[in-house]
Amino acid sequence: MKVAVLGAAGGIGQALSLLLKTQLPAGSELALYDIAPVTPGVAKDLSHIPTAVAIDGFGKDDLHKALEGADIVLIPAGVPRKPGMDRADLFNVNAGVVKHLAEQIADVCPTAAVCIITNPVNTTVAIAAEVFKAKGCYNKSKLFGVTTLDVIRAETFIAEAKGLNPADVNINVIGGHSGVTILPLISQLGLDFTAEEIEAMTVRIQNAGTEVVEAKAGGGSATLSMGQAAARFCLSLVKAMNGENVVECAYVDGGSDHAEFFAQPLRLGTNGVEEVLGYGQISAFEKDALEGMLDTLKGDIAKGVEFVKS
Ligand SMILES: NC(=O)C1=CN([C@@H]2O[C@H](COP(=O)(O)OP(=O)(O)OC[C@H]3O[C@@H](n4cnc5c(N)ncnc54)[C@H](O)[C@@H]3O)[C@@H](O)[C@H]2O)C=CC1
Ligand SMILES: O=C([O-])CC(=O)C(=O)O
Repeated sequence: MKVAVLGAAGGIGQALSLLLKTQLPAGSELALYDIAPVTPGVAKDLSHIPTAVAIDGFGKDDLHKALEGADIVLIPAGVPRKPGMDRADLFNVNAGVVKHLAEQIADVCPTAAVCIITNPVNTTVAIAAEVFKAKGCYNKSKLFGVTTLDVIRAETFIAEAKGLNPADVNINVIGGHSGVTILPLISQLGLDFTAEEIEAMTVRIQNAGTEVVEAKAGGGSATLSMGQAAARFCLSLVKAMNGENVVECAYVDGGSDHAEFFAQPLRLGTNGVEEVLGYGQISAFEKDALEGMLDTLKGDIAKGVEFVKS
């Protein structure tokens, strides 16, 4: 299995590449690509870790070499937020970055599974889909917006609040990946939360990205927890593509009645999404939150479609 990381020299890219170098199955190949001149050095550095994962670094002019034969492409390339910015404020730079990278993927490894981390995810996934449609290689079962950070945050915060082991908290987070579009289905856990506590916990999970942006005080957004989240998603996908059944939430074109792209639990398999799973019973509070997010989510998606079509 070959995994390519585009944006590999950045804060997320380096953390993610380290986790993959140490956790991908023996015999895997890891290709690191970034426009930053340090990239071959990042790969050289990681290559000294004694695991049976081959690693190579590719500089700005060698994107095609990085992508050749890739089974999975992870994209954390682009600019992060600073305090006072919204994820949507990243659109001007990151839309073009994702469009360009998707075009190259379509040309070099059109059957790869593509996992987009670059914000605004609600929009950048729609951009990649439109590029793939225009290039005639769109496979909706193999395009993912990575929302795993919302899931691991929900696991962490809920476990902390209830004195549980986070490994025992398994929660679905549905919708999208920004503000009100992030909806953790806390009611399904059957834990002893009051309505006020559920509301406060939901808001905390929705604003957790901003919590990190503010704490980093101009030095970027979540990188280490995102590296862990993306590694979890990638390793689940590798397992699935190797024949195991795995369930993860991600933002996909999954035939949702709510919006063209929607984050929900998915059964992953050899061909990417094998089955879009229902998200089950939700509470009245969650129903209202779901209704309330849809205009924002649909607007974010339309912006991506428009960007490629115009
Ligand atoms: N999906 C999610 O849950 C999360 C998404 N993010 C997003 O991930 C993105 C990356 O964040 P960080 O790693 O913190 O940023 P960073 O600035 O540390 O790293 C970004 C890297 O992308 C590279 N890059 C820029 N344009 C490129 C191109 N055309 N091709 C290849 N590489 C390119 C840069 O050289 C840099 O090394 C941001 O858009 C951020 O908002 C961040 C956290 C969570
Ligand atoms: O908040 C940001 O800009 C980065 C991000 O998506 C997150 O941490 O969830």
